[in-house]
Amino acid sequence: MTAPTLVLASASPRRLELLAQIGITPDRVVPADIDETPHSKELPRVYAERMALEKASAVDAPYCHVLAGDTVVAVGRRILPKAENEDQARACLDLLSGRRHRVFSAIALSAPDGDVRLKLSVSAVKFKRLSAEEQDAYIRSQEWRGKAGGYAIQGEAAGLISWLQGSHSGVVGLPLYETRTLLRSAGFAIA
Ligand SMILES: Cc1cn([C@H]2C[C@H](O)[C@@H](COP(=O)(O)OP(=O)(O)OP(=O)(O)O)O2)c(=O)[nH]c1=O
Repeated sequence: MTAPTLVLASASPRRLELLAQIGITPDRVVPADIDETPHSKELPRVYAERMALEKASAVDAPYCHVLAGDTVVAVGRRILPKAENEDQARACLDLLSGRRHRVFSAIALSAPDGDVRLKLSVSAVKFKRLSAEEQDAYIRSQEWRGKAGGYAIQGEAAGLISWLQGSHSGVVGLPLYETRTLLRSAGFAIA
């Protein structure tokens, strides 16, 4: 039997690096081009799962397994944007400062026979109360660009996060425990 072929449906270098961390190199990387606008009143968990499923289905890769992920930062029911400018990043930091929020990381794996499996990792994260100087320094770092909730736990923000419950890799963008389980259940030989 030939080994299954894996396509990573992602433009995120983080997801590729995270897969490499557990010894997996996809055969191909094909970003999924989908509309990522949340539906009105859509719950963060529902949104993360829908996005992962849509990304996995959007890539045209016959005879392949397609893996996709989506990471959503939420304060209560409120979905924070992927920060694209300083105003958005500051607004995110204001919301996150001194309180707990949740990070929903959904992964979807579609099989060549059309079967799609989904897994969700939910983490809780707490930022210290941020001073104006800390906020300014973080904005200067530029690390918030393109990140859900306007921060990256794998960078400088780690020094501002006082507590984490859940999956560090899930917060970064690909929950590795769930990913390994999903790939093994689909027949990938992972030690
Ligand atoms: C909270 C958090 C998010 N992120 C990133 C991971 C994701 O790249 C991004 C969330 O956006 P996503 O829509 O999940 O991913 P993406 O658009 O970057 O890539 P693709 O859809 O092509 O796979 O935020 C971090 O890198 N670190 C963090 O601590």
